[in-house]
Amino acid sequence: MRALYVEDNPVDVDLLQRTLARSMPELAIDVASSLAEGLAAIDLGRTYDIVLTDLSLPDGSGLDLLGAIHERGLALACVVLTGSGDEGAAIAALKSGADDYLVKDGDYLEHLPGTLTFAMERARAEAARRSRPVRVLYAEHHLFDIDLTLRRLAQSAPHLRIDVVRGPDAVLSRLQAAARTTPYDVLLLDYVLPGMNALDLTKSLRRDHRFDIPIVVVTGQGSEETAAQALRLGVSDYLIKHDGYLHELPVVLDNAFRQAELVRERTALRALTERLRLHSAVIDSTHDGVLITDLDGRIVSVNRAFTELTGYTREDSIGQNPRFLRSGRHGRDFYQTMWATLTRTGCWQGELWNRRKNGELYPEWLTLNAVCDDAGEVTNYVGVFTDISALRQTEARLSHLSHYDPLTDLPNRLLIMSRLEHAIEVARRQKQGLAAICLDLDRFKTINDSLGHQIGDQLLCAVGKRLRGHLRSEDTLGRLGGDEFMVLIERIETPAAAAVVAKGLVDALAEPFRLDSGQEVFMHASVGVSLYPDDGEDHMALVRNADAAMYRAKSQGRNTYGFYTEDLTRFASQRLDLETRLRRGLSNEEFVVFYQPVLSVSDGTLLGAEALVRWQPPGEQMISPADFIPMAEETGLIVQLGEWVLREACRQMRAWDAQGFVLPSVAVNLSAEQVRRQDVGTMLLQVLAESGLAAERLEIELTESSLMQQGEKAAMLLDQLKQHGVRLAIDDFGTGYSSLAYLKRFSIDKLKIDRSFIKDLADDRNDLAIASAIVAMANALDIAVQAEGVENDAQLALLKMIGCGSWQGYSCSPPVPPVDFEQRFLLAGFCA
Ligand SMILES: Nc1nc2c(ncn2[C@@H]2O[C@H](COP(=O)(O)O[C@H]3[C@@H](O)[C@H](n4cnc5c(=O)[nH]c(N)nc54)O[C@@H]3COP(=O)(O)O)[C@@H](O)[C@H]2O)c(=O)[nH]1
Repeated sequence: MRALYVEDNPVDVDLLQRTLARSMPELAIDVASSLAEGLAAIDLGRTYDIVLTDLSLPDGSGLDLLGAIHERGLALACVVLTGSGDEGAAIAALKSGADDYLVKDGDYLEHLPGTLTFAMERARAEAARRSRPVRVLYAEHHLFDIDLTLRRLAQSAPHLRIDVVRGPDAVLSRLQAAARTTPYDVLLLDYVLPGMNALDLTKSLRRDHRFDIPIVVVTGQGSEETAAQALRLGVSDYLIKHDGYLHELPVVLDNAFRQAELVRERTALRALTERLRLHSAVIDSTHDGVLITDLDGRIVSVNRAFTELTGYTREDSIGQNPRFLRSGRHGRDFYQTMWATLTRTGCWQGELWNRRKNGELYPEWLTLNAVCDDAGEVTNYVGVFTDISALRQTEARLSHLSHYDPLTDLPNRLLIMSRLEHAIEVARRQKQGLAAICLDLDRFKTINDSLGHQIGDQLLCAVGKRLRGHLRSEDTLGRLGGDEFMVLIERIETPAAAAVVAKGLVDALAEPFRLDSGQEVFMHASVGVSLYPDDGEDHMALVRNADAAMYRAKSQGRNTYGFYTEDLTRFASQRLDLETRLRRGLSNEEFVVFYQPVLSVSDGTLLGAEALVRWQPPGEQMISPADFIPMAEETGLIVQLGEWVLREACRQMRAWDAQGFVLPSVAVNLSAEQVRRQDVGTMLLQVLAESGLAAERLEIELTESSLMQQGEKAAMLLDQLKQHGVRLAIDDFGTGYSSLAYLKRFSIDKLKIDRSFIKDLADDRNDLAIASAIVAMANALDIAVQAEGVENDAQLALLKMIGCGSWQGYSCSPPVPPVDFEQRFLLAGFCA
């Protein structure tokens, strides 16, 4: 489409071009800055759809341009722009054939696209109308006049289709019949008709029969008074049959017809404007946000609610694509599906998140509809949305209320059961354990009855808070009701770990609760633990059994915890007791290191010693490491303990060095947990540096399983130690995975054949075969071999026979305190 804009003010030109580039990009605009340029552009032959002209031009008026356009019979729309206060001139322009006008003030540019579209439609309609014939009903009694008129009109106005009747009755019946099919456009009446003159007939048609058809009256002799009377009665025009009146008749008929059309159009326009005003008032008064886009998705209109809900003004929004509201919460697919549905079905409905101007995200319920014109072509899209954030908040509040205990704000029974069910599902898939723990306050009823329910409620909240503080964030704590709480611990590896949590909960309540009144109240609890999968495989069974365990704990004296099985309860309490004592033992320095000699198989010379820890609680029997090392590993205390043993062994070696004793090396055990939990390499090298013991005199013993469990971490550690000269031995060789691959991968110095193969070496051919194979393999790989647990000479003789290098065992000595070791093996230069 192409427009010609005639305007001498460059600022107005710029503003208009920008506005139309945004809102009607399909419209190309030529600019002329004077009347002369405008006329030249029209005469140049370029086809325009619309002309916009300022009324006041430097070399004339916009009206002159309109005149020229009409003279040339050009079928194009004309819109006149005037300065404010010039509305009178604008109306004159309309009378001269302009299709519309705009007064240049305020937000006139906003109305420009609508005005242009309307003017072009009007011009098109006008052109279409001109192309159809005008239907005239002609009433004349005299045949001569009829003949003359018809002949003349056929020549000068062929577009007039004329039907002739002879009298008033025929006029009425024809008009009535045509009203049902194709109504006449103009009624032409001769003044003198049989039985009634044209004025009386007009009066009757208008008043009695409500015909609003334009009426033209021709008369032989008329006076001004008759003409005035005719016009008062509703005659559209009045023509005296002077010479040549038949030349004027076509114009008069055309004018009467067009006048009537104009009146009809104006009336329709007024009705339409009123309807639009009503629609716009309705849209503006609704609480739903409304936006209208063109087919390219550009916003062309928004209502007041839109600006209130989004925070964007009309100016911010018009011309934008609605994507400027996007929240970022939906992916491309979401919007693609939305548009695909809208274009396919003409509508889309759904919930989506948008962002307000202040950055806040909000959910809305959006309905999108395609709007079609009379021909069924989509012209626009309309979006109507409701802000549903309040609804969502209410839903969230309701959901919270149905899943959380209103007093303590902890998960309620419903939520705990659902989490327990889900946790069991996860544990089943991942082959893990979990613990369900029931906690019931002891004698809470007494407290409630004596101090009142309000204090009881306060205490329940305080208990909930305190318990929560003793749990990890990933553990679930909930209130089942009354004074009963429930805890859910996932990924529990051992019953002992569950016992730690259960005891922690009991201990958490050891401190009294201080009431607002300052009074202190002691609250204790009985706790029951059930474990998945041993005590139940579904949530009902687990809760039932945890409850049973809790009641048994209550019956056994309250303020304690119990497992569903009594064995487990006993076991767990022993373990917990051991852990407490172990911690105390470490801080009280209750540990000592014993040494067991390592000897050469071939000549019995002393090659070194293995350092083995012992626990000597004051006044009690010495405790074997087999009884406390696993607990130290479980609790992580092994890190502290292992470091202490190493430090002590290195210190002892240096002390013996200082005394002039020669003990070539010392072996120290390293647990897999140490490798897992700490940077053992750095610690080892630091201890060596502090003690001054040469790295080559330290042998580190790692079991096969430690090596396999810690994988790459162990490999890195061994490489690091190897680089510094520390020697490495594989302990308990033959009992674990025994992969030849790791013998090759790690630079192992020694294999220690496990005691279980040595024990029956003399009687069991298989053990002998295994021991021989280990020795042969180690020899081939240039790795030393040491036998553990040698208790008699027969074993020693066989070890010699198969070529084993060194040994340790009761046959020589059990591990002994350093003083004994010194006296028996160092002082006199021992040789077995
Ligand atoms: N991570 C650490 N582990 C340690 C440490 N100290 C000991 N341990 C490990 O504890 C397990 C039991 O040790 P222990 O009770 O000291 O038993 C050792 C010897 O007493 C025993 N032994 C030695 N000779 C004989 C024998 O002829 N017969 C027999 N029945 N037992 C004998 O063998 C144990 C030596 O074990 P090993 O380490 O495999 O060489 C044990 O697994 C220790 O490793 C420590 O400080 N850290």
